[in-house]
Amino acid sequence: MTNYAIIVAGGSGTRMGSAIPKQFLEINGLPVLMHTINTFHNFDASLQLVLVLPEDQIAYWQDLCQKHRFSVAHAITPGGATRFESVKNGLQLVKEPALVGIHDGVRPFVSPDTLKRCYHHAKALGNAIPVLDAFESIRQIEEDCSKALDRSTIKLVQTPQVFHTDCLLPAYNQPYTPLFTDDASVVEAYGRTIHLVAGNRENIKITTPFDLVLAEAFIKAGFEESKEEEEDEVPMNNA
Ligand SMILES: Nc1ccn([C@@H]2O[C@H](COP(=O)(O)OP(=O)(O)OP(=O)(O)O)[C@@H](O)[C@H]2O)c(=O)n1
Ligand SMILES: C[C@](O)(CO)[C@H](O)COP(=O)(O)O
Repeated sequence: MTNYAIIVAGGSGTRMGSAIPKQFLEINGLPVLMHTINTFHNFDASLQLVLVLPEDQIAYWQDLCQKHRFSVAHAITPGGATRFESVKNGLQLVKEPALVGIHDGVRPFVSPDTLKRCYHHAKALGNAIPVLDAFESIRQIEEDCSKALDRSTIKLVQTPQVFHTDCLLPAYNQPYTPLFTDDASVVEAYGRTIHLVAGNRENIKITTPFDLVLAEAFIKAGFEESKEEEEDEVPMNNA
C-alpha cells in the first residue's frame, strides 16, 4: 500500500505577524516548510507528498524551490479558508486506499521515531496520533473562579495524525464545525476511536515569534536530524 503525507501550509500565520506567512520564513537559512518536507522524505523516500499552499503563494513557493534548488518531489494543491478545507483539498489528490498522515507544515521537528510510531500503529489500528503528557498544572476557567484539573487525564496533541483512507475520506465529507481543530476530531466525530502514541517534545507548532527562537535553538542543538532514542512502540491507549 502506498503511504501519503499531506503537509498543510495553507494558513496565513496571523499570530506570527510577519510580512510573509510563517511557513516560508527561514530557519538556519532554509524555509520552515523545506525543513518539514525534508524530514518526511528522509524518514521514507517512498511517501507520496502532497503540499497544500495558499493559492496566492504557489508561485512564490515555486520561486523559493528554484532559489534553494529544492528537489524533493511533491504535488501541490491550493488550500482553503480553514485547516479543515485545506486538508479536504489535499485529500482530493489521494487516489487509492492508503495510509495518510496529515501534518502541519510548521512542525519541522517531528522526529523519525514519532513518524515511525504514527505510521506503524495506524497501519495496525486504522489511525494513530502523537501526544505529549501535560507537564504543567492545569486549571479550568469557570464563571467566577478557576478549578484544578487532574492533568493525568489530559494530553497535548501534535501531528502527523495518520489514518487509513477508509475512515479519513468519509470523515472529511461531514459538514465543518469549529470543534474540528485537528484531524482526530473529524475522524472521532465520524465514530472512530482515536489511538494515541508518544510524540516528541521538540515537535512544536511554530506559531509566534517566540517559537522561531526555539526553532533556531533546536537546530543548533542538532534536533533537525533528531538524536532522541525513544522506544515507546506501545500505543498509549488500546481502545
Ligand atoms: N486555512 C488554513 C489554515 C491553516 N493551515 C495550516 O494548518 C497548520 C496549523 O495552523 P496554524 O498554526 O494555526 O497556522 P495559521 O492558520 O497560518 O496561523 P494563525 O492561526 O496564526 O493565522 C499550519 O501549517 C497552517 O498553514 C492550512 O493549511 N489552511
Ligand atoms: C492540528 C494541531 O496542530 C494539533 O495540535 C492544532 O489543533 C492546530 O491548531 P491551530 O488552531 O491551527 O493553531
